[in-house]
Order: sequence, then structure tokens, then C-alpha cells
Amino acid sequence: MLTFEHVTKQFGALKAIDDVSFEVRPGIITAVIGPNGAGKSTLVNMAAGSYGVSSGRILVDGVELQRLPKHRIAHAGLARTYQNIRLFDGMSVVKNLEVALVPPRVGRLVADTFGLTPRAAAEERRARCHDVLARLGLAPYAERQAGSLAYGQQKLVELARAIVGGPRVLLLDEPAAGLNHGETELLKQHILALRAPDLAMVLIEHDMKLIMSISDTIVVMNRGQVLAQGTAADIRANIEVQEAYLGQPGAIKDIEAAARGRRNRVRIREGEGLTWHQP
Ligand SMILES: Nc1ncnc2c1ncn2[C@@H]1O[C@H](COP(=O)(O)OP(=O)(O)OP(=O)(O)O)[C@@H](O)[C@H]1O
Repeated sequence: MLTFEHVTKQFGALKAIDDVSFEVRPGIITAVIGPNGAGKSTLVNMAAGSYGVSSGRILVDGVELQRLPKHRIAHAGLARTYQNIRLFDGMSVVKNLEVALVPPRVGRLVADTFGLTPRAAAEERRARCHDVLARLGLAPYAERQAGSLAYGQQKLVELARAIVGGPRVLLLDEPAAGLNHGETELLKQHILALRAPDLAMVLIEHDMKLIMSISDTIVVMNRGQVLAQGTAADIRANIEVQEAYLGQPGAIKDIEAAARGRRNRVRIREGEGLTWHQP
């Protein structure tokens, strides 16, 4: 579980995040939406340790992240993808995963602890990377240079790299940005397949069709504050949210059925309706 507790982030005079509190529960997909500049990426950057918190607390399973050095945040079980792809272009796809999986020093420690030779430990890591690549349909590209892949495939490699360490919290920062319709559909299937009882997922996206069709709960942000939280149906039905953040109300009508089906499948409890957060 990822918890934001009265989190505030100040950039000089600008309050980019203003007393934000919400929980990201395991087993479901939590989307964070809002217009440009609402503070979505700042939240992710704080959770990932790239930005400090001006006040408040961010916790993973009760462990306060701000007390950990950045390199230990990954070991606290949190992984992320970036808005802009950050792969090592010259390395093979599988190597991109291996270097993210575990730093060599920790690798030696693990090998020592479990009585594996360094070679056996490295082979085990490599096998795990290949498993993840296969899960995402990337097995044929494992030995290709990451930079030589198509953009959509590189986005999937980023996703593979984020999940290879088995995180308990996964932050996806605009994973569909720049993808075409077919690639977005494939990404959607992969994200849905990642849902697991012990994984809390945060999805930041501007693709409302994707958001509405796969999110179990949606947090609406505006000007650094949480404006509302609810199921896709709750958010969709709210005219004010629709007009302010989703564009034309009519634009989302065609995805109503998909969202309803999704809600039924994940059995979101009706009591967890739209909650208004008054500033
Ligand atoms: N490093 C920074 N220094 C100063 N201001 C920043 C910094 N990062 C973000 N901001 C400001 O904080 C506010 C929130 O930005 P943020 O990028 O979190 O919004 P966002 O909701 O992710 O927007 P987008 O959808 O465009 O990515 C904006 O006003 C932005 O200009």
C-alpha cells in the first residue's frame, strides 16, 4: 500500500502539491488524472525519491520513504516508469533489465547469503529477466539493442524493467504517451495482466479511454489538490469533473459500457463512491 499523508510540495512560491492525502491499495489500479500542471508527476517524483517532500509523509507499507536514501527506495518495493523513455540505448534489452534488477554489490550479498556462486546468482537474475520479457511478449527482442526497437516496444521494455524486481508499488507515468491505438491496446492488456493482490499500481495518463477502461479507482487532481476520488463510473457521471477535466461530456459516452463491465469484473463496492475533498 502506498500512502500520501498531507503531502505538500513547494517550488519557490508555487505550491505544486497542496495537502494531498490518499491511499493506493494493492490489488487494484489507481489512476491519477488532472489537467497539465495539476501535480501528477510531482507526486510520482516525490514517491520515487526524485523530489523531496516539503511537508507530510509518503509511506510504502508503513515505511516512510522520505527517511530512505533514493537507492534504497527501490528496495522498499517501489518501481516506476518515466514519461520519457530512459533506457540504455546501446545495451541489449535483457541487459537493461539486469542492471535494474540489482546493483552488483547487493548481488554479491544475496549470492553470499543464499550460498550461490556469483555466476549462479547472475544466471538466476538473467533467467528472471527473460521470464519478464516473455510475459510482455518481448522475448524475440531480448538480445537486440534497446535503442534499435520501435517506440512502442521500448515503452514495454521500460515496463519490463520496472516490474522485474517484483515491486509492491508500481508507478506508471504516462505509459501510453506516443503510442498508437494498437500499441495502447496491447499495453492495456499487459497492465491488466499485472494486477495482483500484492501489487499497488498508480497510473498517470492523459488517455481517458484507457483510464476509464482499466482503472478501479480514479483520483482527480487540480492545482495541486485532490478534487475527487471514485470509480470510473462515479467520475464519469460527475458533470463538473467531466467538463473541467475530461473535455466534452459526449466524448466519454462511447466508453461507458467498457467501464461498467470493468467495474463489475473487479467488483468495486458500491459504497466506495465519489468522495468530494473540500479545500
Ligand atoms: N522541478 C520543478 N521546479 C519548479 N516547478 C516545478 C517543477 N516540477 C514541476 N513544477 C511545477 O509544479 C506544477 C505541477 O507540475 P507537474 O509536472 O507535477 O504537473 P502534471 O499534472 O504532471 O502535468 P502534466 O500532465 O503536464 O505532466 C506545475 O506548475 C509545474 O510547473
